[in-house]
Amino acid sequence: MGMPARHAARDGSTVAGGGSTVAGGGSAATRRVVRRLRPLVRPERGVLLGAAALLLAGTAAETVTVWLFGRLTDRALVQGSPREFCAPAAVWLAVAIAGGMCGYAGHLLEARASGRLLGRLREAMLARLHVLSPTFFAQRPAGDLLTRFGSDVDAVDELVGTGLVQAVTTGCGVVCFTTAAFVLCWELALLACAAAPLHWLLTRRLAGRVRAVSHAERAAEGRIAAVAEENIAASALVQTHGMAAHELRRLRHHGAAWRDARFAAHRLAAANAVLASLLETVFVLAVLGVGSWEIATGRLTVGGLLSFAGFLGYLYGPLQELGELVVAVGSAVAAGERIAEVLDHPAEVADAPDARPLGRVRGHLRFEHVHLTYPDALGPALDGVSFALRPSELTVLTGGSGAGKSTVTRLLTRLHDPSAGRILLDGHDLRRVTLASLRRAVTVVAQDSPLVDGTLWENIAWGEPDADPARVAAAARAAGVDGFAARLPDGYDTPLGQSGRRLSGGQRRRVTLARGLLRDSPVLVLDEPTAGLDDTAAEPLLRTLRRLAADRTVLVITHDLRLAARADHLVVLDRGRLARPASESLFGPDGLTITGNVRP
Ligand SMILES: Nc1ncnc2c1ncn2[C@@H]1O[C@H](COP(=O)(O)OP(=O)(O)OP(=O)(O)O)[C@@H](O)[C@H]1O
Repeated sequence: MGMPARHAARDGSTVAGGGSTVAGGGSAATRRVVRRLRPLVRPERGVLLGAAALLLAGTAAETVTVWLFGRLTDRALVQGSPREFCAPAAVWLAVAIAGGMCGYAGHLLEARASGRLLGRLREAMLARLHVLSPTFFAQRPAGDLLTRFGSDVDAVDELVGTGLVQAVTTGCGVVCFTTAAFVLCWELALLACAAAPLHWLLTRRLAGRVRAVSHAERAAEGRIAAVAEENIAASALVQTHGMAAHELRRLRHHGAAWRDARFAAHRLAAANAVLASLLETVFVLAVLGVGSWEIATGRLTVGGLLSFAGFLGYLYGPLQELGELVVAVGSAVAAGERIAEVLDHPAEVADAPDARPLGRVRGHLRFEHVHLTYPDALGPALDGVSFALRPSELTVLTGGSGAGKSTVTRLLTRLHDPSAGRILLDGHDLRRVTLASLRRAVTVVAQDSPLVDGTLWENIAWGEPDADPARVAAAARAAGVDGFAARLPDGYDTPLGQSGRRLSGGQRRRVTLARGLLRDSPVLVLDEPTAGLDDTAAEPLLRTLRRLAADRTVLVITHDLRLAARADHLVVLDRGRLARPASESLFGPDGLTITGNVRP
């Protein structure tokens, strides 16, 4: 939970990002979004075309029914002849049934394509998130990313899944009804069509404004979701620190921005609808006036004029719908840009073209003059660090807060690459091996490893869902999970709740340790494994670590001197550089190798 100023700056960056794209030309943005999303829509092309064809058949049937209405009026109603009623009425009903069935099938196909597209968009986003670095996540509130998954994906789906088909059928409907109107009375049709350019001007004016407003609305929605997400995660903290009023103010602040943007969007849409409807009334009155004159001169029948009025209803309806579609396009383009920002965000690390999988890993690790400066950081997190880790050795990496210890673990699994220098595993530069094989060889049990919403057993087996149950049980025993598992209501089958809320901090840490041990990788890295454990609880864990170190490379990051005393090798960092321990005598037995400011 942050101070308002910090949030303002961070939130501002999101808006600025959105703002800069808003500033780009509207049609250019639409083209960019269409180009980006086209591969995801392509598999649905056939189904969408089928839906459009069926909906068009429905529109054609409607055109025929309007024409039949005119015939019925002239033959049965005006002449008062019930015998003339039955035949056209039966045809009308048959056409209406056929048209209705086409419309029904078309909408079903449309819904099917839309559902699949929605799934594909979400999967593409999640797949992209899986390759993005911690820096990406550090720069964006989780709530904002969640909004991109939810309402942004919905807006794009609404446009592509239903809007595209609607655009085709509406466009064809306009052509159909215009042709029918010209066949019926070309003079009146010409007059009626004068409304089209005015509609077009109205729609064009609307389009640019809607996109800008939608961007602001979606960015505000993201910030609201971020506040909600932070408040849910830190509900106890908000209560105990008396921050409820402050958090409500934050929500109200973002809510006001969202309300303003939403109100502006509604105002635009409503003004457009009213103007379009007024335009329609003026033209209908003009058509009826001229139509009555045409009837008086005998060039048109009453039925013909009624049919014409019917066509106008069908013609102006789609013209209005095109205006509504413009609103949907503006909103979808704004949402599409936010989705594309995730899909196109470059991955900080990726497999090199010539990357090879690691074979059997022995576990010789070597940092050679490694530097790392995080994006936007003022100074390096690691500054020319060199040390070596060997198999069958337990190495302790220690140092003050912010010294660069966790950065070392991120480099080992290539969440980042060094800005300079290199890291070798069994002589292979990590940048030359495949990410998958490296991440199989190196397991990091981070201090804040999250638990998933599942049972205790599922959480331990999370990294190895097909693991032999005997191995899962052994990992649980080795990590000391056994002790508290027996006291849970359903033992290993007890659901832990979201983020493992049912467990204490120390118990959660043991579950993540068991999960790490189960992977049985040749390099094991543990971040503060004994944090929060008293001597009695820490002792079995220390014995386990020593046992594990017998046949693999173990690196333990800790401030805990109990661990340093059991280590074979000590690496000390201070503000990103290797340093001498403050008091070497503290660190245990004879034979302890210390990598301080001496290069290995
Ligand atoms: N994603 C990031 N972006 C920018 N700077 C970062 C990032 N992560 C860490 N840093 C900075 O890099 C430095 C080293 O951080 P690191 O997390 O490696 O320290 P640490 O030794 O693990 O600290 P601690 O013991 O407090 O966990 C710190 O100054 C930190 O502010």
